[in-house]
Amino acid sequence: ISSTRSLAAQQVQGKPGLKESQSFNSVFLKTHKTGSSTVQNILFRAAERRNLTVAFPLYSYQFAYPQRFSRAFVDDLPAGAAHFNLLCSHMRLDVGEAQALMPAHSIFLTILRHPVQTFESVFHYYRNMVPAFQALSNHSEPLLAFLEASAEFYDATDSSNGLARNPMAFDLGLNASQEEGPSGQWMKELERLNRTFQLVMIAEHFDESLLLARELLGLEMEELVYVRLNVRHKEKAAMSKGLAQKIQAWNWFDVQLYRFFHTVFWHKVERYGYMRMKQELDAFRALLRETATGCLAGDPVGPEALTDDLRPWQPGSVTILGYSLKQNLTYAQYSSCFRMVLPEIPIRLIRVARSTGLTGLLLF
Ligand SMILES: Nc1ncnc2c1ncn2[C@@H]1O[C@H](COP(=O)(O)OS(=O)(=O)O)[C@@H](OP(=O)(O)O)[C@H]1O
Repeated sequence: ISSTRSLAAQQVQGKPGLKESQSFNSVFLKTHKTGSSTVQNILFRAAERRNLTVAFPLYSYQFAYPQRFSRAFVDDLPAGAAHFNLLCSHMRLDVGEAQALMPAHSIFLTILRHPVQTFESVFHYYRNMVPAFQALSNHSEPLLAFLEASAEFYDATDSSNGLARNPMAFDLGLNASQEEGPSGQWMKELERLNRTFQLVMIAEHFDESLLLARELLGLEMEELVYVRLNVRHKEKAAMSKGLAQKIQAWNWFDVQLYRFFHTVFWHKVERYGYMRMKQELDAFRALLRETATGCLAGDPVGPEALTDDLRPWQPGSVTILGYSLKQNLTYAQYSSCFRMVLPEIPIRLIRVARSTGLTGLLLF
């Protein structure tokens, strides 16, 4: 921890720094199990580079989830800062509260992933935590068992079950526990969200999404480099069609949400220009390969092979992989590679940073 602290301090003192005009104000609604930690990590690094002020949760790493977001859940504005620039930790969205906290015209972003993959990931990650899933933790086919008898396990009135049905819609503040009603009802909600969010990224088109975000936030391509964070070790082969259908039927609102914003996304790509997108993708993917070769010791590995700083939090029900860095990196290389592989929840670092007054020097 102390080496991290001094690294951050040295970087702040020694880095070239970007002009004030290159700052941005943004709300990134961090949906669960959609690749959102990878996006958040990119935003944290961009914010640090520009010396921007991040709105951190008062306690823990999320904003009193699953309660609806409130300004009361945010830690104080640091002395000397005029306003927050970035809000990007897990929350259940309340648009009005987020707008009231952030400067006018802040850019709203979020990310959606295919509902089948999202729910599968949510289910296994939160199997021991979400009440609706807990009774199934020792079952041999827990996901199938849940979907076949959901009424037995799912209590819609318990907000701790928010992730147990339509988790993306829940995070976006929609009423996600209900049965599917007439399309007129939920279409209004989706259109309202479409007016709030300048960009809804799609995890299956992650690189294209980042290029669109780059334009909105005024980032440089070099700032988009990433490695996939929070990857789950998967033992089983592809899931059956039947199970995928059951997941979609249960998560009907997430299916509509994803379909709607998938279409919106491709309209945005069209407006951006297919040729331009293709050329930039080629350059970006070359940069990603170069970065991985330059930083990483190898493929993602289990927690036992990682140092404390770089070990992602383990939920117990599944193994979450992380990255070891190459040996013999220069100081500058280490500094940027370290930030790119740092997991979402190094709560220790937040606490140390706060207790030593170094919040402005540390990302987390
Ligand atoms: N770049 C990119 N593109 C597509 N998918 C990605 C990416 N980065 C991470 N992932 C996958 O997203 C899952 C983790 O999501 P989150 O980081 O949102 O999880 S969390 O809610 O913050 O715990 C986790 O999914 P599963 O492995 O299926 O569990 C990651 O593998």
